[in-house]
Amino acid sequence: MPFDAQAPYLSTAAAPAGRSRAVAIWLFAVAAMVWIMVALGGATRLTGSGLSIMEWAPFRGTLPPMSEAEWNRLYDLYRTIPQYELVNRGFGLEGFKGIFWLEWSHRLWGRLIGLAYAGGLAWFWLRGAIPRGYGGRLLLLLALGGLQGAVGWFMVASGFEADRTAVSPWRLVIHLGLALFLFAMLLWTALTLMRPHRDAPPAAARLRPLAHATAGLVVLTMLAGGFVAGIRAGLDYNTFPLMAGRIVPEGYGALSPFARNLVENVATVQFNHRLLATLAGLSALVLAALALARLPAGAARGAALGFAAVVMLQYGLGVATLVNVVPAWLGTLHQAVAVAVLGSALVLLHSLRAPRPERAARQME
Ligand code: HEM
Repeated sequence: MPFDAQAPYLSTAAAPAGRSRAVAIWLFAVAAMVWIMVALGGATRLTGSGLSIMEWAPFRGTLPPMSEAEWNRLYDLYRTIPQYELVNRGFGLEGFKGIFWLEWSHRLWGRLIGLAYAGGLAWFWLRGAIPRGYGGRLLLLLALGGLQGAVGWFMVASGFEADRTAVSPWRLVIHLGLALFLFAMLLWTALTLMRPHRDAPPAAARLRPLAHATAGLVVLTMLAGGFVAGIRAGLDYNTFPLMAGRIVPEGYGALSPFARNLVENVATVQFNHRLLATLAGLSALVLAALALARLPAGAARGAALGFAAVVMLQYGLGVATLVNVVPAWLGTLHQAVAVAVLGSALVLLHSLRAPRPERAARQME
């Protein structure tokens, strides 16, 4: 039977009950697996491996090909899609194996995340260890995880269409966005189970609006980055800070209607990502300075400084990725550290949560 996770926390000094802690640790572990999954996804895309498996076989596809005949069958399937004709024509079975393994590992890791999550959920549920009020959210996460597998296939399938050598940028952004949302929900839930009491210092109130705005900017920067990756806008304008000698590149907004530029025009897509990243970076620096000046030493101040440091690291990685014309390892690192930026933003927002007046009143009784 679910127990009441709130009860032990009515005192601000209370530590999470053992069972809440165990659930939190499980959720942290699954969030870490999602993080690795995003990095693997980046490596898969950047090595041109993502379209190598033309089937969606959730159970049968768990094992890699075990015979030469099975390798040849999958290779023959791959040879029917435009990417083979236009990019990899004649690269042979060995070449095919070279792009097969990353896509297979990405899918296998997805299955392992599903197992770790569904298995953990069943285990805690059967033992009555799911904290009260969390059952619905944990089931929703299970459904969204399953949906992410289907969205992944929906994305990959767009790459098989006539004349296409890559997947639809929209579908790539939806797949990336859902991965980030899953990561965020897992992390936030785990943090709340681990630190249920809201103990931000009173001065945190003045930082909260800027922290929310900066987190919003970071999320927009990430989605804009998804479009940079989706239309390979990082292969052009490989200078920083200028783009072809100008701050705002020629050709910005050249398509009509304007909305098309936001997802199709290389100059616009890349400039927007730079602009949003710069605003997010400046905002994170102001936040860190305010935290140093106004917050006492403690979790909230540490979180603000940590967040600013990770944003700066990500900014530098973005510039390095761009000026080196997107080498796979740097692009993968930039994609992986984006998840750390989101994670540190959530840790910061969590540490700044406003105390709930009614709960504070209950605590006084
Ligand atoms: C707060 C700072 C930043 C964040 C959070 C961020 C986030 C992201 C994300 C999430 C992606 C998409 C990865 C994917 O879907 O594969 C991306 C791609 C990219 N970003 Fe950033 N970025 C930041 C700063 C920058 C800066 C300053 C630059 C360069 C001036 C930059 C250049 C790029 C490039 C070239 C790509 C495409 C790489 C590829 O094709 O894999 N980023 N960024």
